[in-house]
Amino acid sequence: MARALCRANVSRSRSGLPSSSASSRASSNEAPAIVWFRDDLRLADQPALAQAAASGLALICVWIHDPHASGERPEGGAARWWRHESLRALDVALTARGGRLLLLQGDEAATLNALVAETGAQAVYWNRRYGAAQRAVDSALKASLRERGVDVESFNGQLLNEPWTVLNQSGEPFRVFSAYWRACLRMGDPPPPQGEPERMIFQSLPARLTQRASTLDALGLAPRSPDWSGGLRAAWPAGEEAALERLRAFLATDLDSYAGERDEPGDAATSRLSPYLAVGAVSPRQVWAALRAAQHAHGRGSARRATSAEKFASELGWREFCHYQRYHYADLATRNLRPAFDAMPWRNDAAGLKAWQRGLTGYPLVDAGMRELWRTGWMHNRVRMVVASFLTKHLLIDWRAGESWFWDTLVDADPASNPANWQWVAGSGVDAAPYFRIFNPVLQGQKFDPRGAYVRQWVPELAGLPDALVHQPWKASARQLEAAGVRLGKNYPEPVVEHELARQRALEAYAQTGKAKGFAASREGQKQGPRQDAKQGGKA
Ligand SMILES: Cc1cc2nc3c(=O)[nH]c(=O)nc-3n(C[C@H](O)[C@H](O)[C@H](O)COP(=O)(O)OP(=O)(O)OC[C@H]3O[C@@H](n4cnc5c(N)ncnc54)[C@H](O)[C@@H]3O)c2cc1C
Repeated sequence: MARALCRANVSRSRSGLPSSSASSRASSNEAPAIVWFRDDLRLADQPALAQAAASGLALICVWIHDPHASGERPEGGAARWWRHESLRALDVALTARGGRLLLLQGDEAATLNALVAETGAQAVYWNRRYGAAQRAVDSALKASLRERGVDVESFNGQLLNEPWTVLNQSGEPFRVFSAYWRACLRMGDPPPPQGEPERMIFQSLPARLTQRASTLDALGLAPRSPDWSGGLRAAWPAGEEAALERLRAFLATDLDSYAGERDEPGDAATSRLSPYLAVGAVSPRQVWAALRAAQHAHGRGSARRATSAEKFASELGWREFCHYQRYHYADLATRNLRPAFDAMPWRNDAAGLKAWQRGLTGYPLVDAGMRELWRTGWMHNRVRMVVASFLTKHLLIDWRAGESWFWDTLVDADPASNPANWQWVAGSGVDAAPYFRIFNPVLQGQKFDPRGAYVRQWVPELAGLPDALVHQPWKASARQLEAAGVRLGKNYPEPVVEHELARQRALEAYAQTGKAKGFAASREGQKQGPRQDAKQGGKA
């Protein structure tokens, strides 16, 4: 029996951190269970892993690199680097417990089927994913494996509430966040997170399989020549322990001030958990439970803490709402959810796009954000809104061009949150900001970065300007510019567009959409219909 080879019980704390370590590798005649890791690169609160461990079978933990990504968009450069680092951290964690992460390459379905055949696995477990093409792959796999007598189970490891469980009274998906979130809150707290399995037995892999397995480097996820990942590496330690440490630190030091300071990019007032949530190094249930525990740590907690906790919870709600949209509107990343925007006369402005991407628009807050993104793979939420507004309104460039750039450069690039937020800013999404609300990048800077700390950090050529001018260097006198070492048009650009003219142009463009209002389900949504998904349970 495989279990007989296992060392003494390993006890794990409820937090998911190991309280002692043990290894167990089994060479067994008993058919093993495969845990297919996807966007759940952790050991605690990992329902598929928990189920496999509870079965008592020896485990094979696998990650499959499918260059065609199951018909989904391949990950962007920064996200691929983050995936590389996160896989490495997961492998280290598994190795410390006597296992390993088996890395395979190829078409997901064919590779998993071959692995089942080769190892004689009797069970396969995974956590669900919500992209249309991914669901199709998972459904087909589930059906074919079950036909072969393999036990296949899928679980919710990525969301607080799965998309088909939250519908309005007519059984349709919500289109307004506030109503959606109220409905979620009415459903009560999500189930508490599970700890790491107390006992895991790992299957010894046959030599032919280990020889065929890929190395992490061979997957080609990390950049090589040139290796541009230095800034990302400095900003983001990977893995489950780093994620839990960040969560603890945020709740211990920043929660109380979150509601008041979360919009200020110069303060590290937000959790910076988004990259960890994106690859599942931490689960939303873990974040939720830790938030509630921190909120009530001192009796009922202060009113300030309670306000901040609700605000933070609702941000997790926005993450849920983005995944909800992706599930119900499969072409969220490519199609305006408001068809009126199909008539928007977007400008084809390659020079403007390039200036925006490089952080050379001449608007300091925009440039600071775009440079932070390039250097660290992350940008503060307030600044994401400002730069997205600038691209779609000041430059009148299609939101999809900005979404693609973010997709390639964000460490937390998320197939739901990225397009949903771009559509929100552009005005083309469900429950979107009205198009005519056009951020003034100078006023935004003055309001949320009043001392210019953020701009000075990322646009050092403006660091010497006084606070009052750091967001609008063109208003400085020749003497002030000289004193600060700023040469406009030479070492820092003049604004690429003038704010008021750009604003007028954007409003006129919007008027050309014929003011068609309304919202249409995506083509995919019309074909499948969210109701039908809901009836089918939507699970794969
Ligand atoms: C144009 C644009 C593109 C974006 N692209 C992404 C993306 O690809 N991936 C991504 O995770 N977030 C994206 N966001 C949302 C948001 O900017 C980030 O989630 C947030 O800045 C992450 O920082 P944090 O973890 O410190 O957030 P916190 O303020 O600490 O919030 C906690 C968590 O809530 C979630 N969250 C917060 N705000 C949002 C939001 N508006 N939408 C969805 N989830 C949210 C995130 O998971 C975040 O980690 C985008 C926002 C905009 C305006």
